[in-house]
Amino acid sequence: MPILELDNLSKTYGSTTALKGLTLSVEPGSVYGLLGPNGSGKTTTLGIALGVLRASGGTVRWFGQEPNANNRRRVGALLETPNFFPYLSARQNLLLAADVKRADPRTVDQALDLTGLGTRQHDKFRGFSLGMKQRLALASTLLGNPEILVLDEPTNGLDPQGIAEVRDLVTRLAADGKTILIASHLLDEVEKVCTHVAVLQRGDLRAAGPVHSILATADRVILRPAPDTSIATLQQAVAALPWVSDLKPEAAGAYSAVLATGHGPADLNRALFEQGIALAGLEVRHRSLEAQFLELTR
Ligand SMILES: Nc1ncnc2c1ncn2[C@@H]1O[C@H](COP(=O)(O)OP(=O)(O)OP(=O)(O)O)[C@@H](O)[C@H]1O
Repeated sequence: MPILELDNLSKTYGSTTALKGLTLSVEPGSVYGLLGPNGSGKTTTLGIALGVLRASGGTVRWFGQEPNANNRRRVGALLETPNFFPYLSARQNLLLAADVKRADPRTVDQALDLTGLGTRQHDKFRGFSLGMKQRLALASTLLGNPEILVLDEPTNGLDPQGIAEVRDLVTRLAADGKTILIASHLLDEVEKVCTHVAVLQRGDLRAAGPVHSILATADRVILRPAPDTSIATLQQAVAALPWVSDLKPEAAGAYSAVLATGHGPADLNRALFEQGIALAGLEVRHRSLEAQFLELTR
């Protein structure tokens, strides 16, 4: 059963449409990235899922049920940076947060351990680096030992070291069995930490699925067979090469295909020649992830 199911969610703010019928489901054990540029509706989606915003339409289900106080306790959320007391220690801050949330205070130790703050738990918050402050914010989401964490741009505003610390932590939490839903406008972040992704643009879902299928990293080779080669001959020749996939027509008599790792354009040229196909042109088109992202959200 999915941990979270959003069905046909829509949201308008006055005349602004922030979400247009968003449907997605987050399975247990996944790290689900909500990827989109600023203003695409990520925060709105998380806010509705968490019940801090009202949807204009659609439904939210947590653990197969309508949102209620009981299933809300199984969710840890970080929508905006919590206010910690600068003169209190990490541990004291978490104990206070646990009290406010009515979470079991015994989960404070676990949260400190999981976020790697155990050895610094008695240090005052004000002396913490940006990365440590954000790790403490993540620790507060772990209070009460929730099954899923919902994080809105958790690396925003951090320095490179802090970004690395937080990404590393998210990866460790996932390895530890937490399901995570994370909003980000950074493609490489989603690629590094997520197993699944939904790409949002202006409130529209552009693509969703496993990261490797949505954000394929493969370059394509562009091949131009000599004019006397029929499409059928080319298709037949390519079908005999298990390391060539996704042959498709491009503009002006050219075709493109993806080569498995370890195979280059020279291998393709040789293999086709051996099957009697001469190429008038062959080149590699590098598709940076950024370009693909732009293509998806265009
Ligand atoms: N309270 C509000 N009142 C009016 N419009 C809003 C409000 N909150 C969000 N919007 C608009 O809704 C759209 C989606 O915003 P949202 O914050 O969900 O996007 P986002 O992807 O999270 O972007 P960001 O990363 O900039 O927060 C934007 O056009 C935004 O201007």
